[in-house]
Amino acid sequence: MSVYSLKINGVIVMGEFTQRIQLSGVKKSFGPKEVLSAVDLTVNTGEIVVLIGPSGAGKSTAIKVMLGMEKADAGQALVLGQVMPKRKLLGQIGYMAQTDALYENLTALENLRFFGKLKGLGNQQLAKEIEHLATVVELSGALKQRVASFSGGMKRRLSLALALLGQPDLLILDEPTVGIDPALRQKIWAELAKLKAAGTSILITTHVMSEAELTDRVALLFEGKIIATDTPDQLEAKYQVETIEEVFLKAEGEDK
Ligand SMILES: Nc1ncnc2c1ncn2[C@@H]1O[C@H](COP(=O)(O)OP(=O)(O)OP(=O)(O)O)[C@@H](O)[C@H]1O
Repeated sequence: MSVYSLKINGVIVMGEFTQRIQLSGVKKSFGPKEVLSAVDLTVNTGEIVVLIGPSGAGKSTAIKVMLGMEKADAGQALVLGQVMPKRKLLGQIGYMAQTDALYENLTALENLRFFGKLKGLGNQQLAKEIEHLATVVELSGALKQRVASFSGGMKRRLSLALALLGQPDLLILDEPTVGIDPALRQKIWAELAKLKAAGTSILITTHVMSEAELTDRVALLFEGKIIATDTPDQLEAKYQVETIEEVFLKAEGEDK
């Protein structure tokens, strides 16, 4: 659980974050191209929010801005109540980028141990988590293989296990299920639901629209703006369709 402490008029006030991510009016351009024109987005404690939008809509850019990997031109991006990057918060955040950042010359186990140590896990907890997470992502039999010999899907699975290490308060997952077959995808979603039940907040991007149905809220990002954010059911009702895939297609049609 994340707790904040603020000094107001000399008095220390402590509380619990309800908003683990809070973007307000975030703008970002690359050269003349405005990628994010005014993004407002919140992710609350114990909530799974999916960010969907066409390719190039700015989903990864929004994530990079919140993590402090890109600087916003305007607006505010708070993660766990702070402007990132904040080194001491990194242990509370699990991030899976769209491109795998793995040590190819190390084995999967060595990668897990290395990142686990960076997150400050002790040997015993680390061993326990590695065993559990390797089962979740179905890599138990491949832990001693060098990552260079892994398929693309295996690398994605390892990246996901790395993000889940240390039971973070907040998970930010950029297309975690690309290249992962449907049966394993289901297992991963079951794990995410368990983490959510334990209070983890999850922001996820995906191109698999059926996955969006499994979340608490869907945020639709089109042309650099969140044009709607609601529960899957409410969005389907609003757009008078049966699935999030149809919501997406209708929203895309209206946007053009
Ligand atoms: N560092 C950068 N320099 C210049 N342009 C960039 C940079 N990063 C992203 N862009 C541009 O910003 C736009 C949004 O990219 P972004 O990766 O955020 O989209 P996305 O919604 O995540 O797309 P996808 O679904 O394909 O991953 C694209 O037009 C991309 O080319």
